[in-house]
Amino acid sequence: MTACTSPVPPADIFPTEQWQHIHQLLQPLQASQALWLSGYLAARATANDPAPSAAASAAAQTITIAYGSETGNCEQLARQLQQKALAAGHAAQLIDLAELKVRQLRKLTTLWLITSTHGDGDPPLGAIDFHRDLLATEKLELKGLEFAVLALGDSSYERFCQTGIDIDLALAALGARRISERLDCDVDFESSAQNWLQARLEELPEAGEQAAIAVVTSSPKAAGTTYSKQQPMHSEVLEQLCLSEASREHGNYHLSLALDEGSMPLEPGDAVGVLASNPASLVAAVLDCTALAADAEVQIAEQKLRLVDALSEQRDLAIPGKNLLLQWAQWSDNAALAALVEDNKELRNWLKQHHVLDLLQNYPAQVPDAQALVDALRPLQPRLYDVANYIDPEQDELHLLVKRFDYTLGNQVHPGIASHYLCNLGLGDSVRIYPHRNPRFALSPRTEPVILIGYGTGLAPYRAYLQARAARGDSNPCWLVLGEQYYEQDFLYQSEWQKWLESGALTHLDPVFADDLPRRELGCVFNEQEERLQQWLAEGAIIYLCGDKATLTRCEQRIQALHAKANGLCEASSAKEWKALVSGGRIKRNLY
Ligand SMILES: Cc1cc2nc3c(=O)[nH]c(=O)nc-3n(C[C@H](O)[C@H](O)[C@H](O)COP(=O)(O)O)c2cc1C
Repeated sequence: MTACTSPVPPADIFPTEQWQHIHQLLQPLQASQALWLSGYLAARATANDPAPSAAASAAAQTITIAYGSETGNCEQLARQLQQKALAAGHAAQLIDLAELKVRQLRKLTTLWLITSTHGDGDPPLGAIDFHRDLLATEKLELKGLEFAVLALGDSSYERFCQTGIDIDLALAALGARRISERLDCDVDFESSAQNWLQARLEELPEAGEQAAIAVVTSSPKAAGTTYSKQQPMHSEVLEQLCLSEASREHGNYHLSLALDEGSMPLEPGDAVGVLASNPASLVAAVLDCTALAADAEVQIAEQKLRLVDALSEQRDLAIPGKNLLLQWAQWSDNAALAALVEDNKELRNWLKQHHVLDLLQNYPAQVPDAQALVDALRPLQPRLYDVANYIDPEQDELHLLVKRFDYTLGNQVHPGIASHYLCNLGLGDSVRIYPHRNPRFALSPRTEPVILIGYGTGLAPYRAYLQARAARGDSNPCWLVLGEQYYEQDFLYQSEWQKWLESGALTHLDPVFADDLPRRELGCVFNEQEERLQQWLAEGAIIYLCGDKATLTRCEQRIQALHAKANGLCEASSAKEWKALVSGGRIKRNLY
């Protein structure tokens, strides 16, 4: 992290003696202390300060780089941009949209905002409140704000880059000045996004005497690790266990991966990115259809590699993408394909229902060369998996809970690339991983009761929480409500929960097996045990929800309805109160 470089500030801001005094105090600070202090001072300067002071105006000259990110791409770009701005001598603060309030925009002068879109055209989880509040705001005057938006998305989705579009339009509608047209990037965003970053830096005036201050009001990057998406750790598989009944079609697997002690400083609630490889049979089928040589040399970014390795590790061989379809229409010289790509709606529909092999096998084509194929395919995206164990400094293993996943396109069932890759790994195999911090889902240090609600693989972070609670001797009440399909097949980690019940790390355990008869919804538990729910909520309980989005959202709605009924709240008041609970950190969601 870039620390303060400390030129002497102008005397009208700090008299020499006072500056010497401050300088003396700052000198012995460790990097983490300096970082904390910089965040504290920035927050003070931008807090409700009625008289614009010198400090506030200095803070106002700071460039604010805000990001909304779910799987880390936008966050990574935003961090790079901050580093570049600092290196060029500009004051730049980095902030997660999860931490930015719409009213704070009035205090900013330059905002560079980088956001992705998730769900079905929805904001990334952390940016939901900012996005909603911004779009609902009418009265805020943002005449003093200049902004630029970089939107990341995936053009195979109907609502491509929708969050970036919404935010860009809303900022302009509130009077902010757009310094550059929004850039919408597809999954192969790297080079165009880098150009956008560069353009922002080139627009800035020469950095003056101003100190370069790294202000981070966002989540810290996994400190103490050098591993990243670009430079992943190669971790050895130590154990692979099917936790579900052997007959289960979509079983759940427990994986244990080797770590060097201290190499992945992750907290309970964090995830790892997994760089999966495509199955050899799929790579072989693509090579077969294209009649290209497996060892032809290709280049991806700076890296030169064999076609077979590029197809195996770096290119998405399942989702075709618009680019491939356009190219294939030319290479195949097929009239039906040519007509299809002329109609944007038809093209999008076709992409949603077909696999790469549908295209390659059904429309014979002459691919010009290996590089052209690699350029037309989408990059293979990493997948995030929540860490299922507590990683203390001595821990040399990382655990994952993985459900084997299949999906259907047309009449054909296809294996999920990452989940099948992980479930098929054998002992001693190597897997590429990197840390992904998720402080929004960290186990709160507060002492109020906690209610953990999870479905399927949504249990993974709770296993990490309970290991941490047991190790630390946390004594606040903890209630785990876990859901899966069948009692006989899916009671994941049963003996461990039982052990924590006995030790007191866990106070109550309520398993719900939704597909056993009579069928039960996860939320039924709260109707059946309403007294406890209401009492815990009154005591300030923190609710965690993790796993399948639809299931957990229904469960949350049921709890909200019970809370509203018990407190005599009308719909509007209930919505307001629930929103306050969410922003107060009492409802934490990790949904997918
Ligand atoms: C589950 C899921 C849903 C997505 N939905 C959309 C979408 O509706 N529209 C879109 O343009 N991109 C969508 N994307 C693509 C992401 O915006 C894209 O991968 C982006 O690079 C992610 O950036 P992030 O890692 O900063 O969140 C989706 C991605 C995932 C994994």
